[in-house]
Amino acid sequence: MADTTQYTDLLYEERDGIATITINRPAKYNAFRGQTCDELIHAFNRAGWNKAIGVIVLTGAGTKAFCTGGDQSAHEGSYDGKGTVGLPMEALHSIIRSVPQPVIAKVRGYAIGGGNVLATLCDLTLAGESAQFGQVGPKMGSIDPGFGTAYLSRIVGEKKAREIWYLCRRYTAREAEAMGLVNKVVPDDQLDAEVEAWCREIVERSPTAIAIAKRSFNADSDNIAGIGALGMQALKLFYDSDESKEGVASFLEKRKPDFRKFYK
Ligand SMILES: CC(C)(COP(=O)(O)OP(=O)(O)OC[C@H]1O[C@@H](n2cnc3c(N)ncnc32)[C@H](O)[C@@H]1OP(=O)(O)O)[C@@H](O)C(=O)NCCC(=O)NCCSC(=O)c1cc(O)c2ccccc2c1O
Repeated sequence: MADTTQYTDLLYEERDGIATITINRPAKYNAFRGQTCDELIHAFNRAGWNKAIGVIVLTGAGTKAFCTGGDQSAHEGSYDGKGTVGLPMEALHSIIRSVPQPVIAKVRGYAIGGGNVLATLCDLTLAGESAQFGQVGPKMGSIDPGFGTAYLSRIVGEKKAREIWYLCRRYTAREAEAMGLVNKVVPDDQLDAEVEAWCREIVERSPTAIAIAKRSFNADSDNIAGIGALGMQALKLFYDSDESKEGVASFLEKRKPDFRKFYK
């Protein structure tokens, strides 16, 4: 029987072998809360195990952002959902990797924090010229202790990954393309057509060959899931600290964080 689930935080569409999952929280720059993650996991399972689907597109509603990571207004020590830190991040990252189809990140505007991690984890990333990529953890009292750090370094190299995390700078779509984080950049008004063209090519290919290729690419980095699970326990302890809470409070109060007081 066809799955007709309706989502609160997502839009979901299946058309001609292409499933499109859109995070639909534009007022929050498509930041995810617990419910968003639960719905994303459901939607990836729905598309991933549908044999009529050959490719999955992940994107964000509106023009401002692909996704800006965890919703800071739903973050008081822990976030508001399931899992060690109140967001089922391990399950979400895992399903993007374990669905047999390629997942394409279609990025306009900000791919920041956990949003950049989602784009990084997707098999392919296509970006409009407005896209901006970056990590914010050390500015916000957070860190991704798994794929967002260790897997990122496999894509952009150790030095660049460390720069991205330690300095929390933002990178243009062209800079991200140059460092291998993005497959192709096009003007924003051509992005939908470009993504459609890549999807059309993929759905002409053998789905079994692609599924085996994807699992083969994944095999080399699957151990990072174990590192992430371990790190999540440390992250929970960090989230309960005044140092982490300073990051969240400073964002919500629209001021610069004062982390110098935590240098001992
Ligand atoms: C994204 C920004 C750089 C944009 O800055 P700009 O100045 O252009 O716009 P505003 O700051 O005014 O934002 C506009 C509007 O959107 C709201 N908003 C944006 N992002 C968020 C967000 N993440 N949560 C909640 N709300 C958001 C903002 O408040 C404004 O609303 P108004 O009503 O005031 O108009 C900048 O917004 C920015 O830096 N945003 C925060 C990014 C962030 O901190 N992300 C979370 C990082 S942590 C994370 O994602 C994460 C957490 C985990 O626990 C993990 C665990 C395990 C693995 C991974 C994890 C993970 O990745």
